[in-house]
Amino acid sequence: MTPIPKPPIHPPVRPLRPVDTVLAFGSNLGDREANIRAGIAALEGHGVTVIAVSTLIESVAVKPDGEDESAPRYLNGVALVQTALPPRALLYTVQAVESELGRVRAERWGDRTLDIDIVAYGDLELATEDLVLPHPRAAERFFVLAPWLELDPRAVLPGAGPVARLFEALQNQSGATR
Ligand SMILES: Nc1ncnc2c1ncn2[C@@H]1O[C@H](COP(=O)(O)OP(=O)(O)OP(=O)(O)O)[C@@H](O)[C@H]1O
Ligand SMILES: Nc1nc2c(c(=O)[nH]1)N=C(CO)CN2
Repeated sequence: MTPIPKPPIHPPVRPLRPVDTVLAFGSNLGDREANIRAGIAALEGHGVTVIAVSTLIESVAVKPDGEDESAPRYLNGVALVQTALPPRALLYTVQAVESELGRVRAERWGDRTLDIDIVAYGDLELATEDLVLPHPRAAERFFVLAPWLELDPRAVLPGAGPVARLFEALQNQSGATR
């Protein structure tokens, strides 16, 4: 009697579930709002589903030495998104979109057409050479916390606590916008 062939064994395929992710956008060169909107639209075509986009707010540029009134002012906003891309693939994707939108990397915190930071990726906490999650400076930035709170008043920054509390703490420290 011929043995019945066994079905092939496939390695288990784990469906990648979309992860709730928070992205921060900033622009202080060119048509700032158009740059941010184009960046958000480009991400939609690259494995990112946009759930909500905050109001865009304007602020003075923060440079390594402090606020720089002579630099072009920034527009900043936050988007709540979902993505099944793993964290590093998401980083490459946002960097590709920044380059598409004309971003040139020169000095630290230099003026730019578009900056996209991964503020939080689910509740993942990670520190590698090229990716730190949550973004290490998110808790100190009004221009990240304020638009994030607008979209989600109950938001929590992994490892740091409720965004509302971080925002309040920041308001109690004068001049802290970095
Ligand atoms: N959560 C993160 N989101 C985006 N980039 C990150 C993150 N963690 C680490 N990086 C790294 O930071 C490097 C510098 O990024 P970038 O040039 O956008 O910095 P920046 O926007 O000038 O400063 P900042 O990081 O303070 O916003 C990137 O090449 C990337 O590898
Ligand atoms: N106002 C403002 N200042 C900045 C910003 C930014 O998005 N907004 N981003 C920086 C580096 O990412 C450095 N300084």
